[in-house]
Parts: sequence; structure tokens; C-alpha cells
Amino acid sequence: MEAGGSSSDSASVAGDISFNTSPKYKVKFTKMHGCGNDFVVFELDKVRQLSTNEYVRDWSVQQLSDLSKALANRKLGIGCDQVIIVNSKPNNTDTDYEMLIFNSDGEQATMCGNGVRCFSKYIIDNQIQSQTKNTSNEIQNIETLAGVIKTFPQLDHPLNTSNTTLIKVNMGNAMVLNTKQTVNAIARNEINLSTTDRSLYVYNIEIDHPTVNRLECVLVSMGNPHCVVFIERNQELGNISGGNYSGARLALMEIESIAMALQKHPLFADSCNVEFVTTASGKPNKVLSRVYERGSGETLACGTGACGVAVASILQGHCNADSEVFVEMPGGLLLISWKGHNQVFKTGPACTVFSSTIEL
Ligand SMILES: N[C@@H](CCC[C@H](N)C(=O)O)C(=O)O
Repeated sequence: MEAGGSSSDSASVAGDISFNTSPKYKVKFTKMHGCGNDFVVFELDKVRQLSTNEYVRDWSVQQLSDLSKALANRKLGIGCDQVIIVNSKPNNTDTDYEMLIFNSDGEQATMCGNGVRCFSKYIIDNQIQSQTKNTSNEIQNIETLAGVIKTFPQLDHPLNTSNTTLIKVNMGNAMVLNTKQTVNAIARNEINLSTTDRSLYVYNIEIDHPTVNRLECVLVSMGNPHCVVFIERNQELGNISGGNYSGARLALMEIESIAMALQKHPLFADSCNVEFVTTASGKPNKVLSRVYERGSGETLACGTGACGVAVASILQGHCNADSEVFVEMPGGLLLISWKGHNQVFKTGPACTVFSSTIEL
């Protein structure tokens, strides 16, 4: 069936992949999640073409996008926020593995913080041998479109269970957009936290929205773009007081329309992920956040987003760089460490839900 076509006994929502009739591929997959941000994980060289029963060897990005969109469909496929594809034969021979990421809308993403922890666990659990290097389980070098990410599985951690492994990740440098730069000139800037002028990082963004006209935002890239909105700093989002009330207000807020308006702003040529944050958690160095992701909508957590939130919270003086920042999202907690001039480290769980095979 052609893309976009439909008939009474099948539905095509992902390019040339039709549901219910004429499956093309047999995919062995594992359903995983990191703090409730859920993934379908499969190996690039383990998908069979049903017409020949051979493994598919040459994938185009469009084919992977179509397949990912079909797998991610929560009604007709398996359902997930992102599809993570494991390639154990990366072109870059300095790395061990390549991770490909597709959002549920089929768009390829550059980086996924929760996904890379699940990737790391998948490699260990399935004993996937890198074709380029002799790797240990202590450190994995994973190539992404945002650069090489290093993961450090905490295999002996007391919090691990049969399905859950704690993984620490070097997420690389944060890039923070300051108001004196143009978006195109965004650089991997080293920030001296003792002399930083907080206002340098605050963008006043006008949006096309029925009740909210302007938002103060901090723009951070973790290899993908994040727009961080502190709700107490934006009176247009409603009257916010401190303490528990802010957590409840964040939980109840309608974020979709505001996030979508921000995503359409010309500042974000490739859209963005939007994080809404309250700093009034009542606990030191802990913030609460909800995220509306590019290409997937609201998710229970976002790993790169948690890094962006922690960096923005430190830069705005809401958190302290001397110790870890706790970012609590509806699906769980991530621990983020950033010293201003250093790379961002993130620690959190990777969980396996089940493994199976699907034809579609
Ligand atoms: N959930 C992810 C981010 C996935 C990609 C994102 N939606 C984008 O398009 O940049 C995470 O945990 O970081």
C-alpha cells in the first residue's frame, strides 16, 4: 500500500508499511524504558524481509523511518516514544557501537539520553559483540549523530534488579545559547559559573498562543535542542506560589499548546524539546520537570532534557554545581552532574520490559 493510503482491512500510517495485511518485515525487538520514556530496541542486522526470509542488509534512512513509525504506533504497532536501533558495525571504527534514534513520528533524532542507557543495557544483556573493538562491560563508546557518548554501566549497584540496571553516562558538553550569539553561532562554550551574568542566558520569546504571549526561556543543546521554561519566572503561566503547590501546578498545567507554540517559533528551525520546570521542590538541588518532546509529544521523562534542565537551573542560580542536581520527572528521577566547564554526567536506570517478535 502506498504511504497515506487506507482500506477497510488495513491501515497505512508509515510509508510503505501497512498494518494487518501484507507484512514486509519480521523484527525481533525488546521493549525497554528509562524513567518511563519507552523504547522499542532492535538490531539493524536482525530484521528479516518476509518475502525472502533473508536479513535486510541495506537500509535507507527512509525505510528505517517508516519501520520505526510503524513500530512506535501505540494502536497498531508496539508503541513507544522512540525507536532505538543497535548497529554493532559502526562506520567510525573508533567507536564500539552506533545508536540510531527515531522519534515516534518517524523523524530521526540526534541523541536520546534515556535511550542510550537502554542501549547500553541491551548490549550487555544480549552480549552483543562490537565488530570494531574489544569492549568491556565497564565502558562503551556509542556513536550518535550528536557525537560519541560514553556509558558506564554500574553492574554491581545495589539498586539493580533482574530487569533494571543503573547506568552512568558522559553526555558530552552542554551548549548554552547566550543572547549575544545567533542560533547558528551556538558554540560549545565553556562557562565560568563564578562570573556568569545570569541574564545573558535568558531569552524572552514571544509566542502565538491564546493566553500566553511571552516566555522567559533558557536554551540548551545536549546535541539536541531544549527550551527550558521555569514556571515561577513566567507569571503568564498562572499564579504560582512556593512549596508543594508548585509541584501540583506543574502536574496539572496544560503544557501541550504552549510547548507546540514554542516549537513553531522561528528561533527553532528544527523545532525543539520543551521542559517546564519548578524549582520549588522543597529540597535542595532538586527540581521538578515535565517535558514535551519534539516528534513524540509529552513523555514521562527525557534524559537529554534532564541535563538541559540541570544546566539551566545551575546557570540561573536555582541549583548548585558543587553537588548533583536531582531532576524529578513524572516517570522518575535522574541525577545530573555539571561543573560549568565540564561535560555533563547523568545517572539513571535502564529497564527491560519484554522481548518478542513482530511482523509488520
Ligand atoms: N527522550 C529522549 C530524547 C529523544 C529525541 C528528542 N525527542 C529530539 O527530537 O531531540 C531523551 O531521553 O533524551
